[in-house]
Amino acid sequence: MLDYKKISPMLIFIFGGSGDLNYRKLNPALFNLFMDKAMPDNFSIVGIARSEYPGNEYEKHLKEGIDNFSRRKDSHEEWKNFSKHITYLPMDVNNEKEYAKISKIAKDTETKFGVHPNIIFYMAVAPQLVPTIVKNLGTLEICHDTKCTRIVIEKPFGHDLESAKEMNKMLAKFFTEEQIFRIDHYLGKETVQNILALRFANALFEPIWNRNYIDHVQITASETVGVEGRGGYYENSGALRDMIQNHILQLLCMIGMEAPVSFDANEIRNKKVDVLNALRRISKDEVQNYAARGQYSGGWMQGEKVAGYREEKGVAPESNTETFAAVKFFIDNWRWQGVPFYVRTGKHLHEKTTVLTIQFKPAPAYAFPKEAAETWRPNRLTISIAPEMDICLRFQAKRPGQTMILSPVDMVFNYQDEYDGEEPEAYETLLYDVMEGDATLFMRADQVEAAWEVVMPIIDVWHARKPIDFPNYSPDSWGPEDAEALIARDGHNWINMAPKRKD
Ligand SMILES: NC(=O)C1=CN([C@@H]2O[C@H](COP(=O)(O)OP(=O)(O)OC[C@H]3O[C@@H](n4cnc5c(N)ncnc54)[C@H](OP(=O)(O)O)[C@@H]3O)[C@@H](O)[C@H]2O)C=CC1
Ligand SMILES: O=C1O[C@H](COP(=O)(O)O)[C@@H](O)[C@H](O)[C@H]1O
Repeated sequence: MLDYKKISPMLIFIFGGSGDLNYRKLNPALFNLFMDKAMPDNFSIVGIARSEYPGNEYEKHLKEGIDNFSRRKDSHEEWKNFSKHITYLPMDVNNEKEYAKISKIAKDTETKFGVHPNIIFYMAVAPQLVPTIVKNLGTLEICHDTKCTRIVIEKPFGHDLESAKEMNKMLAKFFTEEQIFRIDHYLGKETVQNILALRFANALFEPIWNRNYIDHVQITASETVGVEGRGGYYENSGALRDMIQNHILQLLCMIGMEAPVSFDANEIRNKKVDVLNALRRISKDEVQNYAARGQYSGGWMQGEKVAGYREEKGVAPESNTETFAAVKFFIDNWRWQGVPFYVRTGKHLHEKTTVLTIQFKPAPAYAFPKEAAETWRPNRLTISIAPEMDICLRFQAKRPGQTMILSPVDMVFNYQDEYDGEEPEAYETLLYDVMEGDATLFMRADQVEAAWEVVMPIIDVWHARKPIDFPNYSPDSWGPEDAEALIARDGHNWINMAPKRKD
């Protein structure tokens, strides 16, 4: 059983209550929190969308999501108890008259609980609907209570720097920054949070965590899936917007940030935004030296035939949207000057993995005979975020025998071996934090804008200069040749194998 503090009574409105995110992630996360006794004694969840669910159809729909996607499915009794807290409000969010129903539900809930609950508005809808909902909620008296009301905004947060700024301005008209929770689900992952523990709870790493000892850093977030029916969304996004602007830059911040003086939400976010502000701005003329893009063709994926991106539903037949992106970043500050951070992400790649690799510089002098060092490799710290959850430190050891032969060996911390394998899912952690009012793992307005600012030149150049070679990588590969060239130019190569299968 995980260790949660008891929290105040809660009323949660989920806009997009009939949608995929609620079905696959939010409702299972709330159910698991309930199983872990992390939900308050008094709570209500109200799904909002236009679809009609007569009788107990809504409950049945959500139960199906639990059966398919929850990490724990085994408790019929618990589900019965949990589902008593769920209701459904059919409503078109474009109809401003309907919002009075939300105030009425809030009043009725207060009467039922005998106390004013904290209220969460979760935006699990397409980003285009968010401004309308926010403006309408902003007129309700319940939203003026800045202590008790919170709003959760899903990604993507804006389409570019300008739209993100507009969205921030619009939110600020109706909510204070403390009420706004911009979600990035990578920050809720246990292994991502553990980067802070690794770096700042151990004195061992800090002295070598800089340009004097680190040669380069790699971040890979590769997926085996394609766009999976999300072509309509993905066409307006692409790999850079979908993964690098948010998730990957957040991972980079965790590796690159200075030590916080406390775990106060703003302190952590200040330290992260410092990294984003120090990231080298790439001029448009230099984009080709810093970034590479790709799009998958049709082909074979682990024995199954898959369509090319351009054949996917909702995708234009001549689409120029990238399904793969790789970028070389530099953090121009004292700690990191000259250390490249290579990041890449893509769909239909060879392996599903999110992994960060810190490659150290070679030992300064090598006294061993040449033959001893034939299998020599530099030290490397590998932080596997998912699906493997481990941290692995590679160092040199002497092979048993009369002669001095060296080879790399691994020192591994593995979550499953160490704990009971019951780690909460990212959305459990994040929803609990919203209920608690802890914004440490959420993005502040300036962070989102700084992250957009960094990627905008690449977006602009890629938009203006159409790729001539798309599709340019096969499914089940590691992406286009341009990505290999990007890193090879610096004398490095992408690290493709999970640490236990040594290269
Ligand atoms: N699905 C996922 O895994 C992830 C999703 N996200 C983000 O979450 C958000 C939602 O995504 P997802 O759930 O996949 O999208 P869906 O298309 O599955 O859901 C959209 C929801 O919006 C509702 N909706 C649409 N129009 C209206 C309207 N006029 N009035 C009331 N409700 C409306 C739909 O219900 P109805 O049609 O019944 O009205 C539906 O419940 C997006 O911003 C997405 O980028 C982020 C990370 C992961
Ligand atoms: O936000 C997103 O993330 C998923 C990948 O998440 P993960 O937790 O499975 O690594 C990605 O598939 C999706 O395109 C993107 O919108």
